[in-house]
Amino acid sequence: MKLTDKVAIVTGATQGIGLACAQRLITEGAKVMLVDIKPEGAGAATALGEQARFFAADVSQKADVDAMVAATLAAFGRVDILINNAGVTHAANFLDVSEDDFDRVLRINLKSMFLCGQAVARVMVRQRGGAIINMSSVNAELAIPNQVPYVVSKGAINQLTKVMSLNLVEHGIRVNGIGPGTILTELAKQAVMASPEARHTILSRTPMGRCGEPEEVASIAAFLASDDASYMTGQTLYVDGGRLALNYTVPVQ
Ligand SMILES: NC(=O)c1ccc[n+]([C@@H]2O[C@H](COP(=O)([O-])OP(=O)(O)OC[C@H]3O[C@@H](n4cnc5c(N)ncnc54)[C@H](O)[C@@H]3O)[C@@H](O)[C@H]2O)c1
Ligand SMILES: O=S(=O)(O)c1ccc(CO)cc1
Repeated sequence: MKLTDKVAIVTGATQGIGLACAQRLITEGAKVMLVDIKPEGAGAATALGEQARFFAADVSQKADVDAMVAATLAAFGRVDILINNAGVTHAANFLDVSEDDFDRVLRINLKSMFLCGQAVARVMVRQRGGAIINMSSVNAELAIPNQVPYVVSKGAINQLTKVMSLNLVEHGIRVNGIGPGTILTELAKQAVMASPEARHTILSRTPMGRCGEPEEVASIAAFLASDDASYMTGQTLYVDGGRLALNYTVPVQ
């Protein structure tokens, strides 16, 4: 086990990629505070056993983030790993995006990572080290129509990862990102798997010919959280079935 006695906070942790990350970190020996805006998510932590706790929070709100960190310190005494995973999608043509929706998506997807990163890094500074992982997307690099604030938020997350890494390196804190391709979760179903045509379009641009599984993202998160990534900071690793390597379509089986 690579994360024995480490303590992690995972946001957006009661389903999808976040839940897979929490499960994998526990498998690697960590204690995990699962954080989600859905209070019914507490069951996910209960199912993971004694190594897991749940805290209900809207990570786009500073007061909730400060309470999340306090609850983690009260439960486990430290924070070694933060996985900034919570995020939402949004579909509308650029001409139809409301100001409120633009602000909401940027607040949830981007500002939350600033708020959680700053609050947790202040703890990590006292501990002389830690690892922060920001969940980006292939859509930091690939713009797709009708995903305006989402695409903007993901591009900004990559820059946030870099600038956080520069300011935190002196404290022994590494900051990296993960850019998943299309991963079979509720968000992807909303965003891209809503129709056979959308699925065909995605698979025609995916050399591996399939969508990814949440566990295939979680394994990269566990790597970046561990000392196996001790010389990595400021990077975003794409986990996309070859999506970004491709600039033409492939036949869909
Ligand atoms: N699924 C994909 O294809 C894919 C691809 C690339 C990137 N991502 C990114 O991975 C992350 C997780 O995606 P997913 O597919 O697992 O999504 P999901 O919708 O299945 O899960 C997201 C979780 O975040 C929680 N959440 C939403 N807003 C929150 C808030 N304000 N505070 C706390 N929790 C909140 C939700 O309740 C939910 O449990 C997101 O950042 C997403 O942008 C997903
Ligand atoms: O349409 S896609 O570019 O494949 C795509 C991939 C991932 C997500 C979620 O970040 C949305 C759209």
